[in-house]
Amino acid sequence: MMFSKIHLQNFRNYENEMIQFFPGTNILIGDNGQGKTNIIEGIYYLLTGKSYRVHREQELLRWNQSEFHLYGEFLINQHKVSLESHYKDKKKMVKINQVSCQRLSDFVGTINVIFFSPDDLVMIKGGPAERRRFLDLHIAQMRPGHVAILNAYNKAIHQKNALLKSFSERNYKYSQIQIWNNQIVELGRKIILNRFDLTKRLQDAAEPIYANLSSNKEKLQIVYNSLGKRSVEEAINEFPELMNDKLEQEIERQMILIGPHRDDLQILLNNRPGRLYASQGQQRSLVLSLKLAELELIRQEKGEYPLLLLDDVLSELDRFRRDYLTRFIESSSIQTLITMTNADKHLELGTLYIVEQGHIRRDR
Ligand SMILES: Nc1ncnc2c1ncn2[C@@H]1O[C@H](COP(=O)(O)OP(=O)(O)OP(=O)(O)O)[C@@H](O)[C@H]1O
Repeated sequence: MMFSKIHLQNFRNYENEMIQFFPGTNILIGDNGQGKTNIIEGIYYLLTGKSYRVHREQELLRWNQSEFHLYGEFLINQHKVSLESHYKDKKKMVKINQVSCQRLSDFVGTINVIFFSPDDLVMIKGGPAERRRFLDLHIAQMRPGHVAILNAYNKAIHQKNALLKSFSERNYKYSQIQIWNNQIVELGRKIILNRFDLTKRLQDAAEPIYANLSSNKEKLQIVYNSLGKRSVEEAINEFPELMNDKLEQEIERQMILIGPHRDDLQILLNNRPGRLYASQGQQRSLVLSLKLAELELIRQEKGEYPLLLLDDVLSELDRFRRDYLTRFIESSSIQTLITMTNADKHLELGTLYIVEQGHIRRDR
């Protein structure tokens, strides 16, 4: 797969800009606030239907505009594939090869992408929701059906919560709760299975990478913890019973208290939570190992590396980790888009673009 072109119209600070990309490393260089990240965000949005920075498309619109349009071209097995994303009147429209997609999940995973920015440290420092999101985003790229399961699960949680809130007032029957519990267990089990499976595969791929980064002195471990259980069998088998045990408490507190929406992925360094005990540098190594492991898993499953987007990452890494990452990029020939400022210019290889006030020109 090769990402060959993006056309941004009224997206962030781009009025009408077309950029052609090349295999290997593509470096977007420019001063602060010129629009480097906006290009990466546009590409990520085009490929996933989501921005990693904002929840509302409204903020992606160029100021004072009412619609934006993104168009991308890819080469897959020598065939040209186009993707389009059009936002107008608060509605999103998506096309693959000029044919409209009905649901977003038809679209996600068409072309795989891994995005890495300094904000990814939130995976270590942040709460369980950030780590669940990391797992779910990866699963969604591999198995687009995961998005539909998550949506249906969240809807069931929402409905059960609403019922619990009105439970005492209107004296609902337990049978109504049971209907939602059955749905939550059925959908929740699928989510739990997918997340345990990914965690195991990420562990296998990330552990040797981290060992390399720490000169075999430290050990990375990731453990998915579902419903308070570390074993997939226990979580799956005991889910209905655990849910029933919580019912009285749920009615009392008027909220659902158990399910994969409360699970956590523990990221451990030498058996201790990275969040509490790892230094900044070790936390960066943990994230870098997990990101490189994700690339490897996609390659194993899809037979080729995904597109790699690195936003401002190289300047955040020390020399050893930067060299490790750049060696990987160069040796794997993975197509990579990297943003950096002039002051942080680290790479001499690849195609270079200058980004200036919402305009881009190729420099080499
Ligand atoms: N919706 C929008 N419409 C028009 N311009 C916008 C919009 N959102 C952000 N901008 C402008 O885009 C620019 C920021 O672009 P971007 O975040 O891509 O910068 P950058 O080149 O990555 O900078 P840095 O090196 O500081 O990260 C700012 O000048 C900002 O004012």
